[in-house]
Amino acid sequence: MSLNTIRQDYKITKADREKLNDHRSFLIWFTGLSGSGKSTLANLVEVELHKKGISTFSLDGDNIRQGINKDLSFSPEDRTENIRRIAEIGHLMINAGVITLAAFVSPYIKDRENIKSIVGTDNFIEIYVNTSLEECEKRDVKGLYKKARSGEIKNMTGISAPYEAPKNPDLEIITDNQSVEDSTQTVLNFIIQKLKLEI
Ligand SMILES: Nc1ncnc2c1ncn2[C@@H]1O[C@H](COP(=O)(O)OS(=O)(=O)O)[C@@H](OP(=O)(O)O)[C@H]1O
Ligand SMILES: Nc1ncnc2c1ncn2[C@@H]1O[C@H](COP(=O)(O)OP(=O)(O)O)[C@@H](O)[C@H]1O
Repeated sequence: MSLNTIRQDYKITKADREKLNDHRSFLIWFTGLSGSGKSTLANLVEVELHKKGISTFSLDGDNIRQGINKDLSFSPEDRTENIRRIAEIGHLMINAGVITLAAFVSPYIKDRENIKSIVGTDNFIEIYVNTSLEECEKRDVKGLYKKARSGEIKNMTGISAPYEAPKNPDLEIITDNQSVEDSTQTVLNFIIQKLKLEI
């Protein structure tokens, strides 16, 4: 679509906001199957960062799909649009100087690549929450796998829709046999080091 719009520059930039906050802003993206642990880890990591005075914000699949993306289904096309819009929101958040934690199944490699082109590779960390389908199904936090197996839910990732695992994530967490506390600490340590946070 061709729009007659001209980008306006703002006087206050991302760099100005990072300076004010005294830390870099970043989009930290958790991908993995439903029930793998994305929301749990994003939440607990955010709590720890917040305690240390870091400016943070969380974006989570279920919540975003009840609001701005409530018009989208779980078809491949709608998942692509879901992730594109969230990447745009993430871009705004990081321009606002905030460390943003996003937890979405985001099952397609091309969609996750597109996030990088929207927010900039240097502003993006991909964390693969690698939990086996067997374990996610055992957890069945929301009863979705049971419904998918009985055919009540179509397009369920891992059952009747694909999940394309990251080939080269910045961090991979295998949670099948790891405690929530240990996984949280691993993610936290990684972020502190990567963002050079002095906390
Ligand atoms: N068919 C199907 N497949 C996967 N997930 C489903 C589906 N239907 C509903 N749900 C619930 O929606 C949450 C996933 O939404 P996302 O926006 O993260 O999905 S996606 O990135 O667009 O693939 C997901 O949340 P999490 O369990 O936190 O991952 C589920 O609660
Ligand atoms: N090491 C771990 N990391 C994260 N979650 C874990 C871990 N071990 C067990 N769990 C449990 O797995 C479930 C993951 O659910 P949730 O965070 O909602 O997943 P998702 O957001 O990926 O759908 C939670 O009940 C959590 O307590």
